[in-house]
Amino acid sequence: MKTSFPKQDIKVLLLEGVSQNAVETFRQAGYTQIEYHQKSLPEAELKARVAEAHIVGIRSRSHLTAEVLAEAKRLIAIGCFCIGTNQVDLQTAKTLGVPVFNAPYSNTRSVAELVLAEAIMLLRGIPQKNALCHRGGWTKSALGSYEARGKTLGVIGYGHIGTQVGVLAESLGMQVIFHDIESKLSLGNARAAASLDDLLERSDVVTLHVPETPATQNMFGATQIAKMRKGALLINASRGTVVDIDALAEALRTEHLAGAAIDVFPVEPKGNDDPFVSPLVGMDNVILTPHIGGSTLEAQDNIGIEVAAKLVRYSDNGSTLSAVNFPEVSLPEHPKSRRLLHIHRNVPGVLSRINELFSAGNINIDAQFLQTDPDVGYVVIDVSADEAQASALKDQLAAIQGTLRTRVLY
Ligand SMILES: NC(=O)c1ccc[n+]([C@@H]2O[C@H](COP(=O)([O-])OP(=O)(O)OC[C@H]3O[C@@H](n4cnc5c(N)ncnc54)[C@H](O)[C@@H]3O)[C@@H](O)[C@H]2O)c1
Ligand SMILES: O=C(O)CC[C@@H](O)C(=O)O
Repeated sequence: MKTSFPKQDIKVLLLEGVSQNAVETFRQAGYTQIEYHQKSLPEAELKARVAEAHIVGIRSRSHLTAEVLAEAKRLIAIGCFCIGTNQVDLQTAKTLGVPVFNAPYSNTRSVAELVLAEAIMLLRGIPQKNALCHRGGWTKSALGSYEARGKTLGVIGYGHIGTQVGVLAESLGMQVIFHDIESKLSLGNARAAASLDDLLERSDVVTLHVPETPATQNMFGATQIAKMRKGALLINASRGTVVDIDALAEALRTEHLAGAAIDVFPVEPKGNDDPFVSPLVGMDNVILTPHIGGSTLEAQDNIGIEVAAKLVRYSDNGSTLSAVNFPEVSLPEHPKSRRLLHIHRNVPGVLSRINELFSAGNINIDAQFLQTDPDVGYVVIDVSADEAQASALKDQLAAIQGTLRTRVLY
């Protein structure tokens, strides 16, 4: 069915080398204008490219701030081809009428496997032994080397990744305790710690799996590190802003902690050719990885399909199911109707003005869907109308005060 806005005109901007599966998913759905970049873009270029785009796909390095989003006059939707969505100003995107989608589970297992491997490596003192061997040294000794079996793993943030780490760790005979701000169902024999301090005092290995939020910024600093057992190990594959990296470096220098594995950093290089700078560089007892917790081919391939499919579904059908910042509506197909989308500020009177418009025009509504949150309302209206009528209705809807975005679908 033709509309006022042909699919071939929709510009898709994909950054940071998202999986080719994403490109393929868009192509198979009939999208032809796909601009693909291997890296993130410098801010000025990002603004210029985003200004042209209808759909933008990023990973963790591109920051879609309020300033960048202010340029995005044509933007329909954003896809984060990862779990974290902290790099997008979600509230601003919402108030611009732009839903944001992510892949909440596609790399969960990859992160959990890496964390478990790191726990074993750290418990055996492998990072420092490996470094010494590379320098021509030899320390055949059991000193400071331990089995994972019987040790206590403290998981902070017992969500998708934290629970997976716990399940894997139990299979090695570790005892799992966790701390979360929400009440959580324990998997296996894992038990909630009485408090964060309790977890820190009891754990041989502490692993962080919280999202980046105002509450988790620097939540793990000198105070928390001091409460960890002497000789304990810290793993962070969550977000770099969660751990005070200088405090961690100091605890490693003074040997309060025996080692650490860090995948995420407060400041990360923009691309693979940029230098990496950290106070942890050169410490043999630290495993440093370049934010690759979720970077397996399996995970990236699945993420490519999952997020692109969500973007296509929203663009083609209007469904916002699983959007992270937006009222969620799961919509049926609309083979015999034209579908009008209306996103508005959630203020009194908008809905009645929308309905007045249809009754005044004597236009039959085949189906209507509505979902709201305190800021935004999302109304989907299926109508029996021809192309010209649908286009006129879209213009009339756009003129209603409080309107953020309108569209007619295929
Ligand atoms: N290193 C990587 O490549 C990589 C890959 C995927 C995800 N991540 C990061 O890992 C984070 C966690 O992912 P997930 O899928 O497990 O998320 P999730 O939302 O399933 O779990 C996060 C858990 O943290 C808890 N939490 C939030 N604030 C907390 C606080 N202040 N103290 C204690 N617990 C708190 C939540 O209640 C939730 O249970 C993501 O937000 C992302 O930033 C990193
Ligand atoms: O792929 C990325 O850039 C981010 C990976 C990870 O941190 C996530 O949030 O899923």
